[in-house]
Amino acid sequence: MSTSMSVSVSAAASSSLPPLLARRRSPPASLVPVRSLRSCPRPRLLSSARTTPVLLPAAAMAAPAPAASSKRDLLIFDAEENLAVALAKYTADISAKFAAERGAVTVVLSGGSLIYALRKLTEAPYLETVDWSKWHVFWVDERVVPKDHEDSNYKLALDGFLSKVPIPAGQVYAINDALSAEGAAEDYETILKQLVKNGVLAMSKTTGFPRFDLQLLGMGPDGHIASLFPGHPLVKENKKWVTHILDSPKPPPQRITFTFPVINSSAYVAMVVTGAGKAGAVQKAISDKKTSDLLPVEMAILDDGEFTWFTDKEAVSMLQN
Ligand SMILES: O=C(O)[C@H](O)[C@@H](O)[C@H](O)[C@H](O)COP(=O)(O)O
Repeated sequence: MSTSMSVSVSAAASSSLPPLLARRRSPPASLVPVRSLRSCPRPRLLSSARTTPVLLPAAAMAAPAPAASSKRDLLIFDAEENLAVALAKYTADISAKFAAERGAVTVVLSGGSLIYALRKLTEAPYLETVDWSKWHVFWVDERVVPKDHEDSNYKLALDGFLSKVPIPAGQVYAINDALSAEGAAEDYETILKQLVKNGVLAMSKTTGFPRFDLQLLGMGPDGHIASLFPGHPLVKENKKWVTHILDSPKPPPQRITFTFPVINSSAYVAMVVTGAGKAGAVQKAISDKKTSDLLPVEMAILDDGEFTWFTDKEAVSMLQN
């Protein structure tokens, strides 16, 4: 059992590309995790070098239920541009790992600002170097609207990302927009089960839920992730893989969403959060003082995976130290 969190503060894009995939075995000198969460309940700045990523042992992620072997990292970027560069490399590295290991890469997208943050993947070198033919793309949540509607997360991703990279169309899993919210959720879960059967989608050996290779997620200012909102009963759903909501506090009201067991069975989750409007939720999520009113983002605790915050200075402006 181990849960650790490291913090990397990065000023320049060139120094903001921690080789996350290699870190477990051979951490680079500038990114050596200092100590585990349990042995160091308070964050402490070890170095203030401006252009070299530095690590702080973090109080963050005093997880309510520590996972079997999960890791958490907090990356803080001076500028959103640097975040986008690092996010592209992180995604490309994970893509290469699973393309080699499994022959398929299952990638989950949210809506919102995440899609803009992925823009560097559509440029050199990644446009050429990523094996896009291995990608299978899913949505952690989708609004129940026609696919060409301005509110559609599919349309957002298509316009800003998917239309610019050569992923086979049959490997992009949009919802069936002819169905009701309930029907679309059931249909999406059926598709996932079929992909498990044919080996595209992995299953977690421990949770009994599908194990996506990478979930690229955003968080709302209220701490919601996917369409799992604070105080909503759906946050407790622990049987379904995909469920529906008819009363989303964020419009539009009808959506489908992955459930927490699916999110938490992932191998890698990137939580991409920028801007001062989210500083309160980030502060609560990363605080070691846990209260019973957990935000949805605080319930994202991977069973056996790596959870990485990609943030900017504004988003962490309420953190102490
Ligand atoms: O369909 C949705 O509403 C999104 O998937 C949603 O969960 C989003 O990811 C967050 O609200 C963050 O959005 P922003 O990054 O735009 O704030």
